[in-house]
Amino acid sequence: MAFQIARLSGYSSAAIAAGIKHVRKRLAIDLARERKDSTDKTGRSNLSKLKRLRLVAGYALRYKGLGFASLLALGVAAAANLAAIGALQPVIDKGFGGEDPDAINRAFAILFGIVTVLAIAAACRAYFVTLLGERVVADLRRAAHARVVSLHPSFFEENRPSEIASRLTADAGVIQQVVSTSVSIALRNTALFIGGLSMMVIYNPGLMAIITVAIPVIIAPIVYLGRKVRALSRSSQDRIADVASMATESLGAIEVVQAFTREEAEKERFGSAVEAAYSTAQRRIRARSTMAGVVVFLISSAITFILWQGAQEVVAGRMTGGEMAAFVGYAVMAAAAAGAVVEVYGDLQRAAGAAGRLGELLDARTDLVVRADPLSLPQPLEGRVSFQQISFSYPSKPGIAALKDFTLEAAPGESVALVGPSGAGKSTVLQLLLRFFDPQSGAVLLDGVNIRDVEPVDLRNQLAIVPQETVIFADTVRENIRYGRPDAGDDEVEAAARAAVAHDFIMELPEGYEAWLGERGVRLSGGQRQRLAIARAILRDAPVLLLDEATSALDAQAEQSVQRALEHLMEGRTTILIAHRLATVLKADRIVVLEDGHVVASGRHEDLLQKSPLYARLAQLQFDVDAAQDLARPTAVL
Ligand SMILES: Nc1ncnc2c1ncn2[C@@H]1O[C@H](COP(=O)(O)OP(=O)(O)OP(=O)(O)O)[C@@H](O)[C@H]1O
Repeated sequence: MAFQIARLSGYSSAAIAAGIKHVRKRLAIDLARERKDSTDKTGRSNLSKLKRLRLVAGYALRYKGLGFASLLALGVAAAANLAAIGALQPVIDKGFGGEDPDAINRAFAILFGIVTVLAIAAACRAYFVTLLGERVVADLRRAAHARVVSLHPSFFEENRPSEIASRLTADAGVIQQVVSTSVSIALRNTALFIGGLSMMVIYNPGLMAIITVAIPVIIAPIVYLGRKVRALSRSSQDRIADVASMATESLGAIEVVQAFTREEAEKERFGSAVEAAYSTAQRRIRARSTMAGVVVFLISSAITFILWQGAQEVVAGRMTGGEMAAFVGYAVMAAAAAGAVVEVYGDLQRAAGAAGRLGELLDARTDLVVRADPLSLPQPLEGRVSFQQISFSYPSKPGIAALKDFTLEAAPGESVALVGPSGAGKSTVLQLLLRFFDPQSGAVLLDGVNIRDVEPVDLRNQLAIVPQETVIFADTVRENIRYGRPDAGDDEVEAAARAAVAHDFIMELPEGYEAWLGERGVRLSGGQRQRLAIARAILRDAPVLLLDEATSALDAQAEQSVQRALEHLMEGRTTILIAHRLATVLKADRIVVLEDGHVVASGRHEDLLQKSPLYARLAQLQFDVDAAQDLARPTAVL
């Protein structure tokens, strides 16, 4: 829609109204997001957040072989680390003293064996753990995407597609990184920490007791500062996400930005978001540097203290020099391991956040209630459409009725054009027929069957839609048309293109039907895109057609081609269309005028010009200039 607005040479009232509607919808979306964010921040404890990682664990448990191999490699590597320190003790005690000259050679031979085992275990650990991480994330991405594509449209209003995409890519990436590295670091270091402490108890329980008393003094400030840094990292990430979404938004609508000459305002908006991200990063860097200093000081002081105490033990004859060296070695290892666990704890939390966001996608439920024993639609379907006393408000606007006591019948093969001012409820009629929403009261029937009782997929298989904006996928022309019916043969695709008056322009493209469309492909004109959409709908060959005519202005020739294509498409189908062109309105069997969600008049063009002042006004405003002049002399049109 935005693109069409920009392409109009002047801003028609319809375009401005559409722009306002767009802004209104965006505001509603932003408010919904804000509400959602604030409920997310209701101070859940960090530990309960970590529980969200269960989701990841559940997926990892599907690969028991890989998980077991990873744990085994982790365990062997940790044991080898601990053994390496112990192996040095005889070197000091026996080798240096000269009592047993071979002790040095033996100890180093053992050490060499240990490091070989360590290297192999480390390689296996890296391989298995990383593979597991990638596998888990691939499964999570697929599961989340599979859930999302079947969700209800209102979900996409509260969750922007760009945000969902970022959950599937960035959040899943965080989980992958964490499962592959942080979890393995956490497990390895927990093992080293426990192993190190146990060895210290074995070597000198008395000295260990003194150290145990000192541990809280060292840990408390580290934990306190760690929390602060993590909070700042989180808000730093949020600010960066703001910058990213702002860039996506303004660059995605660059034509609108330039058409409204808003470049300077956009630069300023983006600039202040970048600066906000920078100042948060500055605070984070300050806290992180302070923390680094405090940690180095505390840990080094603790080691110095142990050395001092150990030296006294050696002098008193309660410990050998080798034992003291091993004791200090284990202490350093345990301290480093504790530090590493604290360090990755933040990553684990980040992953828990990411898992929570992906989990929300996996848990998202569609609001549509599908009957356990759905009815089938008659086959073949005649295409009788009936809206019976519908009252409907969108879930995001509960008090405001988009349709009120709306009744409409379309006989098989009949074409009904909906016209009405912006916001009258025309698009809502199509949304209800597609069963994107269920009305609060009244019923929509297709060949006499209430569509509430039908499986949505069965219902939608009977409908073909030509939306206002043609969606082109990054694929060939042929596949873009085949989107309407994936099992259609090449000849059927071409026949549909011919019927949609698209064959000739397709043949003029560099590679004809194989020409690549989409972002980096051939750019089609508005009229050509519309004809592709029509070809898609022709190929679908459904008995009921929903047509939301494009508002973009086409030149006379393109307009004629599109019109011919539409005529082919509407032949023999029940059509409910939102008309923006006079030619289409004139062709419709019946015109229904909507205002404020209900029908105010219905009939053919010529009757309505006489009996409905609203229609006469709309006809003048919305249809093209020549037609408007003709409308001043109604008989000329007839
Ligand atoms: N997804 C939505 N969520 C909430 N409200 C909506 C939604 N879509 C439309 N509305 C509201 O419902 C009412 C009817 O809108 P609808 O889009 O059906 O009108 P329309 O006649 O198709 O307008 P236009 O010609 O501008 O497309 C309006 O008040 C609109 O703001």
